[in-house]
Amino acid sequence: MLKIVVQNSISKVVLLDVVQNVQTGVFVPLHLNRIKLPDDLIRPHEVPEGFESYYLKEAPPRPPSSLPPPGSITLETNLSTFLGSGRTGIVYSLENAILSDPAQFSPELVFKFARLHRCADLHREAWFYEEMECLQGVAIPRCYGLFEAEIPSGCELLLPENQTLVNNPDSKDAQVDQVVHPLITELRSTRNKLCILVEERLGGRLPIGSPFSPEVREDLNTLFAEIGPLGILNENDIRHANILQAPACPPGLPSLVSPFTFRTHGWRMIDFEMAAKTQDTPATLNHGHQEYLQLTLYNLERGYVCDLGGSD
Ligand SMILES: Nc1ncnc2c1ncn2[C@@H]1O[C@H](COP(=O)(O)OP(=O)(O)OP(=O)(O)O)[C@@H](O)[C@H]1O
Repeated sequence: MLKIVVQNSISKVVLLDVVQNVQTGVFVPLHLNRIKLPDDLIRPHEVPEGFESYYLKEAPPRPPSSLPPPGSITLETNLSTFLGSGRTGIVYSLENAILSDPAQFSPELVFKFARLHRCADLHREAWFYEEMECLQGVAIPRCYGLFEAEIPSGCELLLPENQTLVNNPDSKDAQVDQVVHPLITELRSTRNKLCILVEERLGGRLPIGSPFSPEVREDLNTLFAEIGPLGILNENDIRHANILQAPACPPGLPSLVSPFTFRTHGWRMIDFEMAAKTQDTPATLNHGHQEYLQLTLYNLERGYVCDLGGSD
């Protein structure tokens, strides 16, 4: 029987159809290797002096991983459809994806390519996916890792539907970290690396201009409470583009039960590159997240997309 690939099984991605030799016009397979992120890439925000009693004594520790030792599967694929883009990345579905181990299969996956000046942000986001492993498949998509390669000299990257990774390279970096890890500092000035985050493919966005049923409201209200027990703050990125439907199952994998609320959700949060790890209590975090969520839902019901978060 086929085994479902787990989130740390893929060690290499081979992209067949996006790197072209400029002189010959021949496509060159690009090999991207999985990155092992430093555990301390993100450090918890400091508590303001004199306000200690409002905060937890320390930031909630990362729950132990439930994954087996990392695997060594290669995923070879072409890109398919452009699914969306934002300040940090461009997202594609895959076509003809093949795993090197024929005994395993993956759900439908997407690649989020970091714009060439946004590798640091994609590293931050990947760290949050690892931090929230227990919520993957519950409240956030399953994440299959961060991969990187350098584009070989004499070659250029051709993304489908004329998307480009060079977009406003001088735009301001989000200053989220109080103590910036040296890797983030180095990546902030990097322009020659290709970084991709591999995620489970999710469904569509919330409808615009029609009322939400009490069930959907309840689902979303509790969805945004899931990240509080891990001390994760992400209110700047709560908006229409960052709430997607859970994958339809089948062919997608089933929604898992939350270890915190014991619920399953029909929706998922995405986009964590501007998140922070904090010593805030779950109640404080939930209060802030609810404010952004309720404003988003209020506007959507009235036919408006109110994007408070940052774009270039
Ligand atoms: N796992 C996924 N499955 C399906 N579509 C996705 C997935 N991840 C992202 N998308 C699509 O791509 C769009 C952009 O993704 P994302 O928000 O991660 O990019 P970003 O560059 O971080 O955006 P932002 O400007 O909000 O920071 C999403 O709004 C969504 O439409």
